Amino acid sequence: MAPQLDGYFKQVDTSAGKFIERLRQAVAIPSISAEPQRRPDVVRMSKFLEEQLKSIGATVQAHPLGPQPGHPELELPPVLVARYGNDKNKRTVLVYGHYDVQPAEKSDGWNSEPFELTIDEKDRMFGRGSTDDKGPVLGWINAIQAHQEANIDFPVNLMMCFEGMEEYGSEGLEDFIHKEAKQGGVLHGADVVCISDNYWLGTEKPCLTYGLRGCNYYGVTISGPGQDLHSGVFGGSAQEPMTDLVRVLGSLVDTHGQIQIPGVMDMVAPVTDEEKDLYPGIAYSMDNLFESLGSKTSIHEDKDRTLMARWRFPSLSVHGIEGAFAGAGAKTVIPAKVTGKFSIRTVPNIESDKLDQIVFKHVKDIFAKLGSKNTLDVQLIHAGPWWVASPKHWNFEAAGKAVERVFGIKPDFTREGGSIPITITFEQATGKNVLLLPMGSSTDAAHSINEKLDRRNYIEGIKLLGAYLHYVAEEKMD
Ligand SMILES: C[C@H](N)C(=O)N[C@@H](Cc1c[nH]cn1)C(=O)O
Ligand SMILES: [Zn+2]
Ligand SMILES: [Zn+2]
Repeated sequence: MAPQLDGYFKQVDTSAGKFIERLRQAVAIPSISAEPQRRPDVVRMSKFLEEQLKSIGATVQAHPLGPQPGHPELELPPVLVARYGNDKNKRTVLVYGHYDVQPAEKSDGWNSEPFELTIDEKDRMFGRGSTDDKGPVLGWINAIQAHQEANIDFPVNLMMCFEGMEEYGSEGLEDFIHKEAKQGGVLHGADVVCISDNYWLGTEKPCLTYGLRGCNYYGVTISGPGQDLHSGVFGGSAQEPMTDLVRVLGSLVDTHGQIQIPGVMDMVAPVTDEEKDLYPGIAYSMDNLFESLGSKTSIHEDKDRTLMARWRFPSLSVHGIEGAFAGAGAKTVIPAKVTGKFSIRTVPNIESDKLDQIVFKHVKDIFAKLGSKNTLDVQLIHAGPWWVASPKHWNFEAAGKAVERVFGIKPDFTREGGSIPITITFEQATGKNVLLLPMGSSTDAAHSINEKLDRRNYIEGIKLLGAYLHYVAEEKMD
């Protein structure tokens, strides 16, 4: 089956240096979507991608998405829609990825410059965006190029949709996809959808992913004094926003990860016996977790409960406080206005709007009990839905065969604790099966310091993406 794959794999190995150079150029662009001052870099990244796509003969359109909601002065970066091949006798695969990245500063604790791809003696390629999601996005381009260089017919028509706001909740993309997936739209006509933007559970066994948690992200602002104050002069006589905020934030979740907001857990679908039986068969251990954590500070003691906590239950994380003193040294300021940021990862059957109401009520109730004269405001910053699909589809079968061909092992079927807000939109707007096909591994530290992609995962991942397309071309439709 898929006889041309050996030639394709050989070509990927031959072109590996060139593909790594392409990743180096992409990582060098600090396309941080969450920081308004970096917006020109996000746009620069879209232009880089456009050039790369054109250089392999794809047709590319950059679609503007208008101003960013809540920031009328800031244009959203464009969504790139590219096409390679237009053969009526071939299947059409729609792939999605994102070219924006999480913030990163060397001073956060990186061992190397975050926007310089740095390869160590173990062939780990460090750099912001290497695994999330520039490596996988370039993977599709590299797969096309390797086919051309090896003179192998590309097996499908590839439709590519790359956005620049995923790390900020995919602002503006949902409406675009709904509109363009319709007859006559630029995203119309896909047979299946594939997203490469998550990670293996461990470091050795690939997986196919059929579920994601959602993410509702909140800000709680507490203000009081007209400006920051000297704590020696005003400490003890002014009510302090930070003192109130840490109490509010401290009320949200306990040390064991249990969300303390009344009503949240009541919305979670009960775990069935059939579901429970899935966990023991998954290749994962507490040592995998400890390796990814870089410590043994797990909440749970066993693997099944740990996986359920990641895939099956909601979690609440406190991310930071805007306006608070966070530097080195011992500044003695009383901050006048502080905004605490936290998010809840959601699962079936949590309703996003209902969750917001419960969260707002809890935060206001706790603040009211403090009896503070300060002022509180709580807002939803962005929300993305959870998604769970059936992996019993020829799209997953094609991917399973590709994994076996490249890695010589059958994949695990997993869910992901992270969120890709636009996944469910692709499913609903196209009416087609959506598969998540990860390239990176559990130790890649996406969103963290020292994010990396192993050379092996990148190069074998390019083989995997190409092989998947060959098996899609061969699969019988359901
Ligand atoms: C899994 C994916 N690579 C990812 O990192 N997604 C982000 C999406 C997000 C949601 N709100 C803000 N960003 C994530 O899971 O944090
Ligand atoms: Zn991410
Ligand atoms: Zn991502």
